Amino acid sequence: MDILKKIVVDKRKEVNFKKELIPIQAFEMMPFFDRKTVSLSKKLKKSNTGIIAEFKRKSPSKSMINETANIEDVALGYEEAGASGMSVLTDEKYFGGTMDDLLLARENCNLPLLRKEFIIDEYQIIEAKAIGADVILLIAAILTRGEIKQFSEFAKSLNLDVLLEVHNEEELQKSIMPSLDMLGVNNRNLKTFEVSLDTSKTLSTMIPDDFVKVSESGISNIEAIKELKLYGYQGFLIGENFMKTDNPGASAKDFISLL
Ligand SMILES: O=P(O)(O)OC[C@@H](O)[C@@H](O)c1c[nH]c2ccccc12
Repeated sequence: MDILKKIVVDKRKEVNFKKELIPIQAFEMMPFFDRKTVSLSKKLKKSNTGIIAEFKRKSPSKSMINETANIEDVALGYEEAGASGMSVLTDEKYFGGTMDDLLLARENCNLPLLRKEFIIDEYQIIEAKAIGADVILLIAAILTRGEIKQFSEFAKSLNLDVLLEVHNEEELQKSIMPSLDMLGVNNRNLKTFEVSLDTSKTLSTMIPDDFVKVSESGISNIEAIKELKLYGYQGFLIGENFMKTDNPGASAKDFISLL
């Protein structure tokens, strides 16, 4: 079984377990549930840098990336650096993230926050809203067209932005619909972990212009960004390149100042 399938099997168990424990009504009472969200897609359209900086402790492809980074410092640092948004992994088993990470990021910065999660149930979307997220990620490789429609429309009803992630043409064709705000091309194949920026370049022409284009993963230098901009990308999701350093906020600042 490939890693993506394994993650989804575990995620289903996790969500079913949580549903028994915490009813949806509990989230609607949390302080951030009624918070006015900030639109990442609007921010990206206006920005000429477009960096979405990610907080990621570990990943199945790299195991440990940063064991000591503190989410509060990094959230402050990314905001200081001039990032357009921040992505926070909330999957614990494979990425070492927690829902608390997102809550703490929310308490420490005003950036639009993306909940980086394997969403397979509306329950996780309500949870995202309750912990202070502004954007959810939907991954085409693990969802049917019907689910993408249901989840994205549900997210829009909560005023959340939707970033839909694809890795190939088939996923892209199946996913295009008006309830998405941003189309993200993952340069990393989540099944084999191979990374190639060519994935973004090839798929760019097939993405209709009404979506903000985001290139994700494997970006480690400003030349890559300059090139991807020529293909119409306005958002760049960067994790490891910042997180592998002792001070992710400072690395993001150096990086963005060169753009
Ligand atoms: O650390 P990188 O190579 O800069 O990648 C960041 C981000 O794109 C990556 O973490 C990611 C993209 N799509 C995902 C889906 C699930 C988990 C993680 C991801």
